[in-house]
Parts: sequence; C-alpha cells; structure tokens
Amino acid sequence: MVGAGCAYSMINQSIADEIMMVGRTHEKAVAQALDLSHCMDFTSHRTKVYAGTLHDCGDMDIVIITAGPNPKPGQDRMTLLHEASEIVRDITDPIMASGFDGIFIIAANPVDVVTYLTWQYSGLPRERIIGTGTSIDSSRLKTILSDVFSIDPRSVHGYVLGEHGESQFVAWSHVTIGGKPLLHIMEQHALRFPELSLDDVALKTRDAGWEIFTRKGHTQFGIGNALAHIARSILYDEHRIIAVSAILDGEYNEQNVCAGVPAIISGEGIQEIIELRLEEHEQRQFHHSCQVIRSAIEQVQVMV
Ligand SMILES: NC(=O)C1=CN([C@@H]2O[C@H](COP(=O)(O)OP(=O)(O)OC[C@H]3O[C@@H](n4cnc5c(N)ncnc54)[C@H](O)[C@@H]3O)[C@@H](O)[C@H]2O)C=CC1
Ligand SMILES: CC(=O)C(=O)O
Repeated sequence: MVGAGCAYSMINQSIADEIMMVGRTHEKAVAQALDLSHCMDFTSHRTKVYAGTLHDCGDMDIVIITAGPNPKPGQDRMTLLHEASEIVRDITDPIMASGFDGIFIIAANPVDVVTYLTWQYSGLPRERIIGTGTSIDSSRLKTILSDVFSIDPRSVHGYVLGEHGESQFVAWSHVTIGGKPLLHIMEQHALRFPELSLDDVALKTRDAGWEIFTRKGHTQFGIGNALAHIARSILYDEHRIIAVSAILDGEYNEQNVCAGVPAIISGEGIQEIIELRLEEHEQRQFHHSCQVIRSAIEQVQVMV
C-alpha cells in the first residue's frame, strides 16, 4: 500500500525517470509496476516503471523502504519492533551487497527505530539515512489547524517533533500562521476561539492515523506524498525543510537515537538538522520521546 502510494505520487509529480518496484512476492511487484506503467499516457513525464529484486538496487539513487507489518488499530507502533527489525536486516544486506551507495528513505514502522537500524546495517553516513518521521504528523497538524482557522494548510507552519508514535509532541512555540505565532493569535482572539484546546489538537494529530486505520486498515496516500516530497527534495536538490527522522549526534543534546526534527533535505540527503530553540518544557518532551525511541533501539540492537 505505502510503496505503491509513493510510486503513484512520484509518477504523477514527475519526480523520477525510473522506478523499480520490489516486493516479497515478486508477482505482486510485477503487477504493481504494470498497473503503474499504464498511467503514462496521462502524465506529463514518462517514468519507466518495472519490477526487480533487492539484488538490483546497486545503481539506484534512492531506496525507499516500506516493507513491514502494520499495527492493529489502536496498537502502539512499537509492538512491531521485533518483526520490523528482522525485516530491515533481511532487506539491507542484499541491497548493500548489490553495491548501493545512495540515500535510504524509510517509512516502515516503528519508523524511528527502523531508520536507526538501517543506518547501522548499511554502514552509510548518517546524512544518507532519512526516516519519514514526523513529516506526516506535521502535515496532519497543519490540516487540522487549517480547518480550525479556515486558512490554507500551506500557510500554516510548524512541527510535530520526536517519535512518529505515542510520545510525539507539537512544538507550539514554533507554530505560525502567515508568520504570526499561533500562541499570539490565540491570545489576541481569545473570544473567537473559546473552544480551541491545544491539547486536543495535539491528540487529534497524534491519533489521526488511527482515524483512518480503524476504518480501512491502512494509511497510504498521505505517507505516499510525504515520501515523494522527500525524494523530490533530494533528486531536485531543493533544500526543503522537512520534519524527518534523523540520526542525532549532539543536536538537541541527544545521541544514539533517531527522532523527528526539521532538516534541510538536499541532493546530499540531510544537509543540516535545524535546531529550534525550544521552550524548556518542549525540550523535556523531546528528551522523553528520544528516551522512548532509544530504549526500543536497545531492545533490538545487535553489534554490527
Ligand atoms: N511512517 C509512516 O508514517 C507510515 C508507515 N507505515 C508503515 O509502512 C509499512 C508498510 O505498510 P503497508 O504498505 O500498508 O503494508 P503492506 O502489507 O501493504 O506492504 C508491505 C510490503 O512489504 C513487503 N515485505 C514484507 N517483508 C518483506 C521482506 N522481508 N522483503 C521484501 N519485502 C517485504 C510485502 O511483500 C508487502 O509488499 C508498515 O510498517 C506500516 O506501519 C504506513 C503508513 C504510514
Ligand atoms: C501507519 C502510520 O504510522 C500512520 O499512518 O501514521
């Protein structure tokens, strides 16, 4: 679902010249590739789509990992930890053996842990390992706020930080609408938004994936576009700032962990991690979220 959703977004946005679909069931990858290749008469750019194997990844600029189990509705993504860590190991080894020397983008859950493991197993520099992290949560936050304030979501700026999961939080001190801090807007217009609770918005954002899961059993389009957005910023060297899961080495005073932070995404991968000046309570929330991710990593880490 996520892999096909991503490929569909990339084809429709003319992001890549060539996409190779890989799946555990090769016949399914062949079917997805054929189906996607039939989009071409209706798109502005011809993308060559075909199926291949993990051993054919040597020449790729980007490998996007979406292979993994899905949580059951309401289940913490961390319950997938052990199964996901085995899958990423199985996948990374043949990809690296094929000579791959590009950039990994990871969506498989629990994404912060899987991203960290991909870094360990691949041996690639940390800037070339990018998890979708809280990009989807930040987009969900903007969509929810855009409904409340009747403003285009693209005019709302702000980030969900930390885990793509239960311990994530909204850095409210950095949420702006049209350049104006949200907290100031709410102070100024207290009478206009009497019912608005930031805690409720944060919860609704965190649980937005489950709203979809309980109804259809998976999410696909939002994450597909998030992956395509990151891939575009790499392939077009756009230098977009996106909230991705990045391996931290001292940023935000954190180490040995991977968590959702804003970062400049360029042809190099993660060009720079943006260190926001967080309020003290936000810094504590970030640290707590990193602790949750770090302890999950420790449960599945093997020496490489
Ligand atoms: N980071 C995010 O925001 C999101 C993450 N996800 C995660 O993405 C992952 C995929 O979700 P869906 O696409 O809905 O699941 P799916 O079941 O539709 O697809 C999983 C794919 O992984 C492949 N696969 C599994 N084990 C493999 C292996 N060892 N080698 C090669 N291929 C293998 C399967 O063949 C299948 O094609 C899940 O972990 C899900 O939780 C889903 C939505 C959003
Ligand atoms: C599945 C998942 O992680 C999401 O849609 O948020």
